[in-house]
Parts: sequence; structure tokens; C-alpha cells
Amino acid sequence: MSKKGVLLVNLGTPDSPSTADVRKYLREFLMDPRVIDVNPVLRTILVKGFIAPTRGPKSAKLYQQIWDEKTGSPLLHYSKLQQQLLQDRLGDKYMVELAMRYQSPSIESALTRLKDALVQEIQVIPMFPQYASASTGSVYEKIMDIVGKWPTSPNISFINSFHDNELMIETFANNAQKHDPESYDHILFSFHGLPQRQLIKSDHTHSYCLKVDGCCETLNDTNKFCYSAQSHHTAKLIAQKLNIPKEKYTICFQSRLGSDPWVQPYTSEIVAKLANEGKKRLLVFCPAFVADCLETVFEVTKEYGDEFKALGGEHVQLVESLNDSPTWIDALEKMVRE
Ligand SMILES: C=CC1=C(C)c2cc3[nH]c(cc4nc(cc5[nH]c(cc1n2)c(C)c5CCC(=O)O)C(CCC(=O)O)=C4C)c(C)c3C=C
Ligand SMILES: [Fe+2]
Ligand SMILES: [Fe+2]
Repeated sequence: MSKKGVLLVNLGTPDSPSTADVRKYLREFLMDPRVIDVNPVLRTILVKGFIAPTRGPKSAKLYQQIWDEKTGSPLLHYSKLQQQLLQDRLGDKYMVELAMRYQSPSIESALTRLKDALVQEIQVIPMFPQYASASTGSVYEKIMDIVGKWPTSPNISFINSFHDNELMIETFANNAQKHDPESYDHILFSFHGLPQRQLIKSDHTHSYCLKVDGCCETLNDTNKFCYSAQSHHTAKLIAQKLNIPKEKYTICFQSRLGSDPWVQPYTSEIVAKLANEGKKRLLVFCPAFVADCLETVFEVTKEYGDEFKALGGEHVQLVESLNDSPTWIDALEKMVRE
């Protein structure tokens, strides 16, 4: 009997922290129409003419600071561990492959390995807890582009989002317990940001997201695919699990690129506000990521840490991501088996 295929897909990372490889990564990533969703001519000018040439060398310097001599990019390192640990759990009736939406290992190569092993059923898990067109949606599109051209199509299923997955929530809560959350003045749930227009586009009613007051603060039937609403929901579930009162935490969005408005509030502004209020110690969750990466290790710990200290704060502590935690592998196993 043929094996069942499981394909874990994360975002992607450069092949090395050299400027050339970071530029190559940024070009592939940012030329995706779901990521920079403007007209193709403008996107090409922006990415090839401005962002890759200018951000490339800057990002390369950042990647050099998080790159491990032996294991390389943290995102790829933890993704490989997740793949191996899930394969061990599922045993030889399953074949677990790993791919990155951008750069390596490519989705095409992972699908080819599954095809060569005569796998007839593939379960795809885009490794993004909250649905966004720029992340999950782009993985769907890429996979359907490839498989749609095969002479015979396997059964394919996708996990659309897992923003409320109990074992994921438990893993973030367990990881926070290691830092004694009560000893912090304030807690941030900092999600990757998105341009506001992408939230508006994802609203099928065209009249709710960013049009109604407090639209995305609670998840309901109208906004159930809204990235911001799902992010708020994840944060509330972690806060409930840890009994963190409402006034002690803030939900915010990081990593803004360009000058268009992104989902708010911005993490950087919240960090500054809290420092100005005299807060000294911040604990930061990044629940849009299932593995530590540039956006957690560098942006939160170093960038926001430095900003907070420059304004009188003392310490910013990142809650480690799901990485290779056994309860997170339990979560993945359960997603596959159910
Ligand atoms: C228009 C720009 C971007 C959108 C939209 C966007 C959405 C988005 N990204 C992630 C996850 C990750 N992004 C990462 C890095 C990263 N993201 C952007 C831009 C957008 N992301 C850039 C330019 C970069 C590169 C780094 C930099 O120059 O700042 C990463 C980290 C990768 C790593 O190698 O460590 C992740 C993960 C999600 C989930 C998302 C939509 C919700
Ligand atoms: Fe990103
Ligand atoms: Fe919304």
C-alpha cells in the first residue's frame, strides 16, 4: 500500500546570509503578487529597483547576526527538526516532506519526491497559524499550479489555519511559564503585520473589516478568515490559558514594510508607549510564527529590546516559538491523524 504524504510548508529563508542570496530571496518573495499586491509594473519597479538593492545588504547584515555556523538559518533548522520529529511520530505509513514557499527546499522538489514515492494522498500544512492570502493563500496557489499540471492528480487536502489549536496554545503558554510571566510589567502578543488593504480584500462582505468599529477584535462568522481577527483570537486564548488580565496585555503587529498603512497598532509604537509609561520589563509572544526566525530572534529581542532600553525600559524577553517542543509535535500529529 502506498504511503500517505504530509507536506509542511513554511515561508522561506535565504540560502546563505550573503547579500547576493538575501537579494535573491527578497526578489522571489516580494515579487509574489499575494505579498506585494499592487499592479505588476509597480511591483517590479519597487522590488527590483528599490527594495532588493537597498534592503538586500541591510537584511543580509541582520541575517549574519542570527545565522548559526553549524545549523544556518533558525527558520530552516527548526523546520527540519519539526519534519523529522513528525516523521518519527507518524511512522513508515507516512512520508513527511518539508518545503519552503520561497527558496529551498522548494515546493516543486518536495512534491516530486512525494510523486516519485507513488504517494496518492497529500496533506499540506502551511505552517502559519492564522490565515493570510500572503502566506497560506500563496502556498495553496503554488501547490495547485504545480499539481494541476501533472497528468494524474493525487488527493490533496490543506489545513487552512490553526489559530485556535489547543496544543499550540498550550505550547506557547508552557514556553512562557519558563519566564515567570507574572514578573513582567506588561505582555505583548506581536503578530507579523500585513498591509491594511490585504485585510480589506479578504473581507467577502466588503463592509466589515476596517469599516466597523472594533471589527477584528473578536472572531465571528463575518470575519472568520480575517488575519487580524484570528490573531486576536489566538492571543486571547493564550492569555486565558495563563490567566493574564486584559489590562496587562496588548495585541500588536510588527515588521511593517513601506509607507502604506498596515494592521495596527504597530509593535514599535506600543513598545515606545509602554517605556514612556515607565514599564520596565516586557514579555513578548510572537504567535504568528511556529519557529524562531529573523522576525523573532532579531526584530523582537534586538530591535525592540534596544528601542525599549533607549526609552528607559530594562528588558524585553521573547517567549520562544513552538520550535521542536513535544506538545507542538503532538499538535501536528493530531492534525494529520484527524
Ligand atoms: C509586503 C511585505 C510582507 C508581507 C505582506 C509579509 C507577510 C508575512 N510574512 C510572514 C512570515 C515571515 N516573514 C519573514 C520575513 C520577511 N517578511 C517580509 C515582508 C513581508 N512579509 C520581509 C521583507 C522579510 C525578510 C526579512 C527582512 O528583510 O525584514 C519571515 C522570516 C524569514 C527568515 O528567514 O527568518 C517570516 C517567517 C507571514 C506569516 C506573513 C503574513 C501573515
Ligand atoms: Fe514577512
Ligand atoms: Fe478583519
